Amino acid sequence: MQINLSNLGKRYNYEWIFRNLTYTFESGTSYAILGHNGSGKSTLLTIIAGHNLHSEGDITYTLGSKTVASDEAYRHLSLTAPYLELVEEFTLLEMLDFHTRFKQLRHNLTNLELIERMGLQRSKNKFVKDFSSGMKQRLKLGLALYSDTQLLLLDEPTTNLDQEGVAWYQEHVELNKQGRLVIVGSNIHHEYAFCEQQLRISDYHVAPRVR
Ligand SMILES: Nc1ncnc2c1ncn2[C@@H]1O[C@H](COP(=O)(O)OP(=O)(O)OP(=O)(O)O)[C@@H](O)[C@H]1O
Repeated sequence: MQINLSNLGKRYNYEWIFRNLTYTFESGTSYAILGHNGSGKSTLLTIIAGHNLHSEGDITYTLGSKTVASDEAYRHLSLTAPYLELVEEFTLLEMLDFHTRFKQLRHNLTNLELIERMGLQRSKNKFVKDFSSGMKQRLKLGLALYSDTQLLLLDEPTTNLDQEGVAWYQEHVELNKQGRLVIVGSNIHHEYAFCEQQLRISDYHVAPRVR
């Protein structure tokens, strides 16, 4: 998937978060969106995911030679982020059964094979609400990385992961990035070290007007 941002801007109430953002994300490339806390990384990722509205400018999605309508883009993307909730009332197996009704898995994986890849086989009948925060994060990442989507959006992907979890993330992102467009929102080097391109959101901040 290719994404073109043209003079994109977002404001909440009277505060502009970024403006005049013109940028192209190309398929088969990994991008890091960098910036300090509160700089607008999550805002941009959620706009690209269609979970949030931009205030000005345009965003276009292209798959092969076809334009994808912005209200259809969700079919082609996976998003993982700390603010997204899992369905806590499901067991892990039920969660995967539910998820794969909407999004198929890559590599023809079965649900049980994905559970093994996530290293969660001992918890397949455990309720998601009883998972540790690191287990929940592994589950969110597993669902995103292994869904058969062209666009992978990873916001703060190693939140709550220990060293082993970070190594798991790095291994599985490497296994699943080929041929996809990957965009990581982060300010932690080990989360985005694999990205070939970097976009600094602060380059698109608006200087406050002097009265
Ligand atoms: N729903 C909202 N209403 C008003 N302001 C918001 C809203 N969501 C975010 N903001 C503001 O937008 C700015 C950018 O927030 P955002 O979460 O995108 O930053 P971030 O770079 O992802 O930060 P962090 O690294 O802390 O996750 C912040 O000033 C934040 O307070």
